[in-house]
This record gives sequence, C-alpha cells and structure tokens, in this order.
Amino acid sequence: MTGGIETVFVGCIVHSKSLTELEVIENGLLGLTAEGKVAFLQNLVGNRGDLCDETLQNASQTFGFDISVVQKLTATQFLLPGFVSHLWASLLLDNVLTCAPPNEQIDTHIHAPQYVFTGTGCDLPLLQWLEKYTFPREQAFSDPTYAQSAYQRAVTRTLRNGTTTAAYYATIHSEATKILATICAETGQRAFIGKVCMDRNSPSTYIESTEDSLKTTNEVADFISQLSTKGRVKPIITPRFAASCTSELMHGLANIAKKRDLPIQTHLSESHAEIEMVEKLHPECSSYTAVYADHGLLTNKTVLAHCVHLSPSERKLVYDANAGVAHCPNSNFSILSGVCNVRRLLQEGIKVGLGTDVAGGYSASMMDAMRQAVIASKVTFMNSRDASKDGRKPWQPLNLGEVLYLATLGGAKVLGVDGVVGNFEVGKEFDAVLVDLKPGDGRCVDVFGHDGIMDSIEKFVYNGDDRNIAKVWVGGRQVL
Ligand SMILES: Nc1nc2[nH]cnc2c(=O)[nH]1
Ligand SMILES: [Zn+2]
Repeated sequence: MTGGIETVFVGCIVHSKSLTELEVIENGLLGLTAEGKVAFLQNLVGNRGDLCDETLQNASQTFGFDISVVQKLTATQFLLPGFVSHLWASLLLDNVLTCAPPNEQIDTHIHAPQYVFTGTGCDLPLLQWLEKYTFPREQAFSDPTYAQSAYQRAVTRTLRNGTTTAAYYATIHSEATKILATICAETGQRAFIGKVCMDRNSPSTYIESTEDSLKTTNEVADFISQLSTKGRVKPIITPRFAASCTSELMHGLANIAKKRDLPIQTHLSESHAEIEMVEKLHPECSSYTAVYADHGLLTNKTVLAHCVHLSPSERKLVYDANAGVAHCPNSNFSILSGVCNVRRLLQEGIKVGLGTDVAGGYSASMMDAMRQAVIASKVTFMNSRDASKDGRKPWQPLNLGEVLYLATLGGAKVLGVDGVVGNFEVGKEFDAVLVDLKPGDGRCVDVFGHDGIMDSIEKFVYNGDDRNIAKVWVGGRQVL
C-alpha cells in the first residue's frame, strides 16, 4: 500500500528554512503526495551514502509508502531550486559525488519579450537603453506569431535554467500577453504574467491610451484567471514605471489591483537619471517611492524591481507597506544603474528576492543572479570598509546560504507564494530542480573526494550551468 505517497526521494536534501538557516539533511527522505505536495521530510540517521535497505524498509513502515515508489538519487545528483529552491546535498560514493537534493529558483523580475536581445545592448544606461533597444524590440510583439515563437523560447530557456517560478513583464499587447500566459500554463512553469502598462513618455508606435491600458489589463486578467493551472499562473498588475504612466493610469491600476486582490510589479529607483525624471514629473510627491504610495500602488503585494538608490525615508515607506524588492544585480551592473545594498535592506526587515531582469541583465539564469548578488554585496562591503574608520561597521557580503535563500524562499516571500513554495516544508508544493554534478560533456563543475556537501553546492552555484540541471518539477509534476 502506498498510503497516498506517490514518490519518495532518497538522498541528501538541502533547503532554506530562513535567511540564516540552510538545512542540510545528509540521508534525507522526502515523500510526495499524489497532488505533488511534500508529505514528509525526514533525516534518516547515518552517514552520507550508508543508507541501507533495512533503514529504508523501516521508514516505509513508519511513513506508509511502498518501496517501489522510492527514487534514489544517483552518485552525482542533487536537487536545486528555480525560484523557490531545494537543494539535495550530495552523497559521496567511491570518492565521487553521489547524490544531491532538489532546489527551486524564483525569478522575481524578468521581461519575457526582452529575451530576444539578451546578451546584447549592454552599452547604454537605462533611459537610453530603453529608447534604443528595448522599446523597438518590444513593439514587435504586436505580431502574435512572433510572440508565440519568442515566448516559447524564453520560457523554455528559464525552465532549462531551473526557474520554477517567474514574475514576467510582457508588453502592452494583450494578445501576446495571453500567449505568454498560455505557454507558461502548457509548459507547467509557475508564473505571474504582467501586461505592461504605459501611456506617456513612450514612442508614438509603442504606447497606449489610459483607457485601453486599463481595459486590456482587466481583459488579460480575466483570460489568465480562467486558464486551468491550479492557480499556478496568475495575473500581476504592471505599471512599467512612474515615468511611463500618468497619474490617472496609476490610480486606475491601483483600483484594479485592489478590486481583484492582485499583486503589482513595477520599477523603482534604478538609476539617477530615472529618479530625476520621475521627481520632475511629480513635484507634488515627496519622493519616487511616495509617487507609488500616493497612487495606491505600494501594497504588501507589490514587487519593486531594483531599489538601488532609496533614501532612508523611502526604505521606511517600503518596509511599512511590507512591499518586496526584486534585486537584479546583473542588470544594475550591465546598464550602469548602481550597486544595491541588499544587506541594508535585509537588516531593515525588507523582503528581498532575486531577479535576472532580462535583458537589462544579460543572463536568464538564476545561478548567475546568485553570483552577481554576491559580487554586488562584496562591492558594497569594500566601499564601506573605509567608512569603518568613522566607527561605522562595513556592510557584510552575502554568503552562500543567504543567496540560496534569496533565490528561493526570499523570492517566494516577495511574490507572496511562500505558503505554497520556497522550501521543502511539509504541505508545500514540490517545486524542485535535480542537480547532477557528474563530470563529462564539457561540464564546468569538477567535484573531488575532499569536497564536502557545502563545497559541492558552492561549486554548483559558482560554476554550474544548465548541463547540471537534470530534472525540474513544478507542483510535483516533472516539467523538464
Ligand atoms: N531594467 C529595466 N528598467 C526599466 N524601467 C522601465 N522599464 C524598464 C525595463 O524594461 N528594464
Ligand atoms: Zn526590469
């Protein structure tokens, strides 16, 4: 009898329980229900790799599963997350990395249409970059055939990189936005889909009226809500940023978000030139952040991309609203926006997740986002070392456990899905990535006999790529 347990993974399991607690279960046992939820997560006593049949038999009695549903991870595998990430730590057999755990990754900020020019156009700062590269490329999504093929490739790429949940910006086009939502539903990726809204300061060929923007936002939300995705694909209200939305549009979108109880995503305080522009447009507001607060867009379901240059009073507004920050370090470096002090945001109690911000960021990989987040935090640390002469403490760099948290549970909190995904807590849906560190095929990770579990995880985060991602699950369903 299976007792409703459809799959049991056996191996080393690693996941974030909080920012400061990365749990590593060496001989882990993780059971899944038929609905794809975590039924149990146990540590079977013993050393890595010495799990014997008798221990497993005993566990099957205790937890009520049939031995036939057990999947033992191989010598070189572990699971890593996309957005909400689970890590299976590794087992060493014959001095080779044997087995590792699942991990999901959550991309809190990505522009799906910009995937088509990822890795190009990193030579200009934000406002010029938008005008020269971004708006013309996004405009092409008025063609549904083009949108279908481009979005299919974007979603396939992010899934391939282990992103199990993504908060997508689409374009102003409702048809193309529906196509993106349909692709996510069909491929099984968990996603928030935003029809981009912009009714000012945009090219004459890539702009919408306030009325149309509000109408199509409702229409797309209706469409997404009727997709049968078990709530895994959801609409998100998406004013591009204050510079491209009139007051009337921002108020209108806030009303829709409130009425439909929807999350909101936008950009905030990314570059100095952008901040100046918004402050000029809204002299009646006390700050850029206050523009959103005054228009009803700063809620506990708001995802604010970047937040690089926030003043203390703006950070307080963000904290008081319990809004979240999508930290996008690659983009902040690539289009010359600045370095976000994530340690300070975290210390002040602000929710933070990671985003790739494709194509401001040149990589669609959350592994890259983790690496760049560490680098950004080290730049912040080095720049603050001098300040310590004045008696102030330098800002400590992020460590491995912290960036894994940001890429998984942290992102889940920002998107308000931490009750559903983010780690392997019992009752949550199983969104996971199986990482395989076996050598060969030109793979970039080499594990040696002296490497422990943490070394293996660290090597994957710093040197791994999609060749190390063997399987991906969302809601217990294998999607890759
Ligand atoms: N990085 C980034 N910032 C923005 N601000 C407004 N639009 C965008 C965009 O597409 N990318
Ligand atoms: Zn962005």
